[in-house]
Formats: sequence, C-alpha cells, structure tokens
Amino acid sequence: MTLSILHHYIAGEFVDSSKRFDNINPVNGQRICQVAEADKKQVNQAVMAAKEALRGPWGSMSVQQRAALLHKVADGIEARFDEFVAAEMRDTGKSLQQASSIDIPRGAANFRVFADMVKTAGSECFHTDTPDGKGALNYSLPKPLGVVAVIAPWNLPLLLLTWKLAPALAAGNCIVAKPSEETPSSATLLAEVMHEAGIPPGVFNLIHGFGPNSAGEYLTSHAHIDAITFTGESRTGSAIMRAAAEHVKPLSFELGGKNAAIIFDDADFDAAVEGTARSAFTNGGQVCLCTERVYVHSSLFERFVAALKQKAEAMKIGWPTDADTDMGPLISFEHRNKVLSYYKLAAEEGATFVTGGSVPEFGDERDQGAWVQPTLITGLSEDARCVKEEIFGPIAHISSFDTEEQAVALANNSKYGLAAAIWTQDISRGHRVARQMEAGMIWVNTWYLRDLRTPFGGVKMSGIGREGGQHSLNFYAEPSNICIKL
Ligand SMILES: NC(=O)c1ccc[n+]([C@@H]2O[C@H](COP(=O)([O-])OP(=O)(O)OC[C@H]3O[C@@H](n4cnc5c(N)ncnc54)[C@H](O)[C@@H]3O)[C@@H](O)[C@H]2O)c1
Ligand SMILES: O=C/C=C/C=C(\O)C(=O)O
Repeated sequence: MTLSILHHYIAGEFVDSSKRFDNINPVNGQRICQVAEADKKQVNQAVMAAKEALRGPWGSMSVQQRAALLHKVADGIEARFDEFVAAEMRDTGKSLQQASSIDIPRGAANFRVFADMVKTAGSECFHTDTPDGKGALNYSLPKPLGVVAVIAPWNLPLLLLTWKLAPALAAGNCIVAKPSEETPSSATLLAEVMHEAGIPPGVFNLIHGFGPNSAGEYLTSHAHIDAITFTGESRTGSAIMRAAAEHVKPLSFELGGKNAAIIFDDADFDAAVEGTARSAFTNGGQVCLCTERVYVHSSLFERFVAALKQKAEAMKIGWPTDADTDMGPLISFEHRNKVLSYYKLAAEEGATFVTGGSVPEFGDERDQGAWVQPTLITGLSEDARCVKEEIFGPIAHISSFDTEEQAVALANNSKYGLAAAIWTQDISRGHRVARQMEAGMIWVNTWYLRDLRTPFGGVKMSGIGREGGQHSLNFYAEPSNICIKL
C-alpha cells in the first residue's frame, strides 16, 4: 500500500523532499503516511520566500483587506471541519469530543478574533509642548516584525499553531512555520486552506521536520528570521535562545509547567473534584496548563483522594472515535516511555499509588498503541523528582496542607510558573491567594476557562512574554515613534 506524503508549502507551492519520515498513529502504532523532511536549502527557500513576500501585495495590503483574508481562512477551516478533526485525531489519538469541541473550533476562532481585533487597534499620539510655543506631535506607528519563525508543539496542534499564526499575519508579518514532527497533518491541511483562501505566495510557508540538526534548528538560526515564537519544552526554549542569540531577535516563549491546584476546606467539594479531575486528565494530561500537583486541606484529604480516585477510574479510556471516550493514548511511544519512566520513578521514590501506574490492556490492536492509565499518587516529599519535574501525562501527586500560608508556599515551590487552580467559596480568599501565586494564569473555582483577549503565558521557566488579545499584537508589531515639529 503506497502511503500518502505530506508536503511542505513554500512560496505558494506544495513541495516534497528526498528525505522523509513516518507519521505514526498512537492508537495502534500503525503508519498513517510519510512526511517530507525539509533540508537546510528548503528552509532557506521558505525564509527567502517570506522575505520577498513582505515587499509584495501583502506588504501594501490594507488592514481591512488582511482581516478579510484571515476570515476567509477561518471560513476554510470551518468548511473542512471534519477533515481537520479526522487529521488531528489520527496524529494524536485524542478523542472526537476533544478535537471537535476544542482543537478545531479554536483553529477558526483564533483567526477570527485577531482579524477583528486588528481592525480596531489604535496607536498612541501625544501633543508635545515646545519652548517656541508651536508644539510638536508624537505618534507611534506599529510595524510588522518581518519574517516570523513559528514553532509549535504536538499537544494541541492546530490550536497552538493558529494561536501564533493569526496575530502574526494580522499584524502584517510573513511566516515560516514548523509544526511538531508528531503532528504534521492538520498544519498541512491549513496550508491548503491558506492557499485556497488566496493568501499571497510566500506569506505563509510550512516546513516539516525535527528540532536539533533539522528544520527547527535551521529555521531558528537563520539570519533572515526577524523574530521567533515558540511553544514547547523549557529546555527546547533554552536551545532556541542559544541558536537565536547571535542575531539578537525578539522571542515569544510558551514553555513547560508543573501546575498546582489548591483545594481549601470550604471548597464546593463536588465542583473541586470534577474540576481537578478535568485539569489533571484532559488530553491525557498533555496540556501545559494541566495540574500535576494537588494540595488539599487536611480536613478533606482522605475524602478528596477517594473521590478523585473514583473519577479517574470512571474515565473511559477508549477509541478516539467513540463519543463517550474521555482519554486516548499519549502522543508517541517515546513520550509514553517517558511517562512510564516517571511511574516507575514514583514507586522508587516511595509513592503510594491510589490508582493507575501502568498500561491498560485492551486485547485488541490498541495494545500496539501508546496508552497509559490515568494515575494518582500520594506520599512523596516536595523534593521528589515526580513533584518537581514536568511529566506531561495523566498523573498527579496529591498532598495535604493545614494553613493558607502553607498552601501558597507549596504551590509556589517550583521552577515553573505557568498556571494554578484555586478552589474556595471564600471569594476574598480566592482573590488573596490568586495574587500570591507565582504563575501567569490563575483560575478560581474553574479551570481552562478561556477569554482570548486575556494575557496567556508563564513566569520563571514557563516562558517569556504573553499571548492573547493585544498582548499578541504587541509582540508581532513594534511601534516606531514619529515626532512632527509644528
Ligand atoms: N506554555 C504553553 O502555552 C505550552 C503549550 C503547549 C505545550 N507546552 C509545552 O510543550 C511541551 C510538549 O510539547 P513538545 O514535546 O512538542 O515540545 P518540544 O520542545 O519537544 O517541541 C516543540 C517544537 O519544537 C521543535 N524543536 C525541538 N527542538 C528544537 C530546536 N533545538 N530548535 C528548534 N525547534 C525545536 C519540535 O520539533 C516541535 O516542533 C511540554 O513541556 C509542554 O508544557 C507549553
Ligand atoms: O498546552 C497548552 C495549552 C495552551 C492553550 C492556549 O494557548 C490557549 O487556550 O490559547
């Protein structure tokens, strides 16, 4: 059976490479298709095509015209919705429910929100007094950065790729994007949609490949890249920072996390259990915002652990296409081995396994896939590696606290600072504890409730900068100040 091949999209054309890699379905380990792997020459072609396109019709297009094109891209995603859902599920094994209610709808929404926002964006203007009394006018003019390298991860492939593409394009930049090697399909479909929508050749370029010594590194170290926006592991962020250092360029980083949930004694118990199960196991724990550390007031601890265990064991781990599936496989065998190595480490570090800790057995082709059990552990010290290091799988450690001060100190005791969830019915405490969190995003009595205008990003090792609303536009366009002597 000849496998289809996913191509790059460079200068408005779909092109192959001599080198290719396999795209694997993590549900059963079967090959889905082959993917062209861009070499240095092709990455250079993509960068130069983007540079050239800045001087073409895109560079002289009005904001209204650019916004209209971005809405056409959103229309195209919606018109091919089922294809995008199928592509995302094939590459990741995520459930139909997740792909069709979060991943793909957000792909279209990301284009629409920034197409609309850029049309109403204003800029600063100051009337300046001068000694001669005639005054001066100072106004700022936002200008696109130029050629932006966009590097995306595999966990929410279309959502996170378009979360960067949409504002970057809305601000007038040209793009060279590299999706994760694990999830090439929806990005390639997006290239088709961009092409059909009439995005001018070279404005959006898509290259496939890996990170080190492959397309990712060739892209981030390219002299003609004007800015880099990256989402992925913190250590990859460090590598990209080193690669980009020589040419000094703006960086936007959305990195790793080891997020805490704090459940106070006055929490709405059922809501806290439901919300914490969702924040621990959504997308198989493969969301940067997922909870991996749960801190419960000592008065509730035993009851809460039992209730969370019940939730975890009630989850349906099944075929992605089944409407009632709660969790699919992990993204790859490599990642499953990483998560299983932490399950093993947890035991070595002395953890008590409340539930899970191994691999589900199906008795069918799924036994050839990258599956793990949702897992809850207790009993580790705060210095344990399983409590300190990001695992990025369906596992959370639960421990107890007595005072609010202890809860804040426990939650903040991390090199990461991406997100936190606080469960309390005392809203003054909610405000008070949220303000003390060393994190970029804090949810109180909810989790992953999104308003696309809000600042999204982390502190410490969790990132540099913010995405979302005007924060995105502020990164992708930088103001020049023009002073006119009157
Ligand atoms: N903060 C956020 O918003 C956010 C969102 C999603 C995922 N993440 C993080 O991403 C990680 C999981 O995603 P992942 O495994 O794809 O991350 P990863 O860092 O392994 O890879 C991310 C992307 O970077 C590329 N890459 C890897 N090494 C590179 C290099 N040296 N130069 C250039 N490109 C390189 C990869 O090919 C991929 O496209 C987790 O740590 C998760 O917390 C963070
Ligand atoms: O895995 C990380 C999830 C990131 C989500 C977003 O960036 C978003 O919802 O805009």
